[in-house]
Amino acid sequence: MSLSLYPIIRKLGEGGFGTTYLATNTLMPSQPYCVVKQLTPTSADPKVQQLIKDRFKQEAITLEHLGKDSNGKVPSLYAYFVERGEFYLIQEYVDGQTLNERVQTRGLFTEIQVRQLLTDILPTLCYVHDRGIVHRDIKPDNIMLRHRDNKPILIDFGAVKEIMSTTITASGDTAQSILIGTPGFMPLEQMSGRPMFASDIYALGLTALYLLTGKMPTEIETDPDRGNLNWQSLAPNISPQLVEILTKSIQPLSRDRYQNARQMLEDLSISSSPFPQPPVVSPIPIADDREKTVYVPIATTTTNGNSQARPLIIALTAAIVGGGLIGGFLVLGHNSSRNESSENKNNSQQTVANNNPVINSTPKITSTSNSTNDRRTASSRENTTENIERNNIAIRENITENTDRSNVASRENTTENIERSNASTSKNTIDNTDRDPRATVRDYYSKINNRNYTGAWNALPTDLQNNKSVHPNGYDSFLDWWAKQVANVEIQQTNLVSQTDRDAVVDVTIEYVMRAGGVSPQRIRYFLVKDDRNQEWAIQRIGLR
Ligand SMILES: Nc1ncnc2c1ncn2[C@@H]1O[C@H](COP(=O)(O)OP(=O)(O)OP(=O)(O)O)[C@@H](O)[C@H]1O
Repeated sequence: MSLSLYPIIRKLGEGGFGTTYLATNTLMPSQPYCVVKQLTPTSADPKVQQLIKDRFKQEAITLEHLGKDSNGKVPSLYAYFVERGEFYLIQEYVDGQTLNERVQTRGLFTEIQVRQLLTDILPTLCYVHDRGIVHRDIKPDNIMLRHRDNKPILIDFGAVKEIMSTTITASGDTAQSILIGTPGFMPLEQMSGRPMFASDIYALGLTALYLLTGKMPTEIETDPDRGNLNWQSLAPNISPQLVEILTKSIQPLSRDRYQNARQMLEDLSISSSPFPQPPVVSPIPIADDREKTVYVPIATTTTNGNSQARPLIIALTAAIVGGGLIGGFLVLGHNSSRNESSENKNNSQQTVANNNPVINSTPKITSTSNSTNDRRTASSRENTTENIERNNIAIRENITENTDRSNVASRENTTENIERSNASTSKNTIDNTDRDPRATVRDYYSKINNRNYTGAWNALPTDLQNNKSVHPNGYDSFLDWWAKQVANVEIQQTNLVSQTDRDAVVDVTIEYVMRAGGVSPQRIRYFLVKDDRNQEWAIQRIGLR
């Protein structure tokens, strides 16, 4: 394999580790375009070069698999080789524009467009994370919108650049001398050499903010006390649901963010906004403010040959399924196997989400300063981190203590509460026979509280059971959420919103008592249909209110 097989047409970009070119792939019959990524290692030491070669091959294999199985969401890798001390990757050419170019040519994105983009890119990120890979350099320059279908393609994975910075320490260990990422898009843990899935979430959230506001993270004012970005005034027409999702995604501390792409996708998919959208903004002139990937020297991130993020990633894998189940039983108007009344269809459009059953220990922030600059932004973040950590630990300890107490109490009280709740609803004007739709909902939660998980699972409609984004591993996912994460569900209220012969809508207010600590109220709407065979009410669909 040699570079001469890929004649260069023109340069596409230049970064800290090399240059990217548009070229022709002469090995393919139609001689299509391809992208040549030329990478130059930082060390000329022959021993290091050999190490880099080995790791480059490993990474090329990873990129090959990633491209091949991604259904076009990640460019295919055609070839890799080393020539005259330079490392080359030959990749599929994506005919499209980067998000940065798109904003410059067509203006800011609307909420609908941002939601669409996130809905399209998050499954790609799930795919990447499921393979234990952290992208490490998500930003508007590294997501391309393909012309033919407007779908986002994720380019420029950071690991290969990291490999180029391999060095050997005095003690003979291999280490990365360089930190890969882009200022402003890199969260704290990544800056300290520990990239994790949530680091990609952070960068994606900031990418979405750029699309909505035209501001790069370093241009957004930072709260001096907490280190959060005060961005909402820059995008005042965004629905509260999207504000909440984006705010969660860009929390300074990784543990306060979505832990992976699947969690964020679930929140997004159940939060269809009932709010009017702002008008489409016409293109505005925006300076070419591409944020360059920088290569920050780091002191000691010793690795043993493999990407240093991998051990962390493996440790986090267990949280994916459980965490993904946080919204696991909540779903919006997907095709149902049962008939749906038009009234229910209307109701489903009103269904919105505020879906984080675990209590959020982070107090709300108010903006205090009016202006800042990049340096102040960076330093205030660093300064506040310690305080935030201290604060959060204190808050968490409090919550845990309170919750422990509350868990014990609530476990003892649950049956009593349910009975009280049943008794109080029976006093309502609705005839409380066995056919009261509210009884079906209460029965569902009773099963869960009585640890009759199979019974509860069987009460769900088949299409909800089979919905892979809600229950990736079917019943196991359901069990992971209800049996492992939730200690109890307490019904605060049940209201019959509407009822006909065939269908009914019931609103419930419940509280999750989480095993890990925290109590969270949740308001949920149940859509029920009468089962023709036994005249019992059956759950047809569930949504958040
Ligand atoms: N597979 C691809 N198909 C089409 N264009 C691409 C592809 N990969 C990269 N490009 C284009 O080349 C530009 C530069 O590429 P890339 O981001 O890989 O490297 P860079 O900007 O030179 O370096 P850095 O990785 O340091 O940011 C991108 O902004 C994009 O416009």
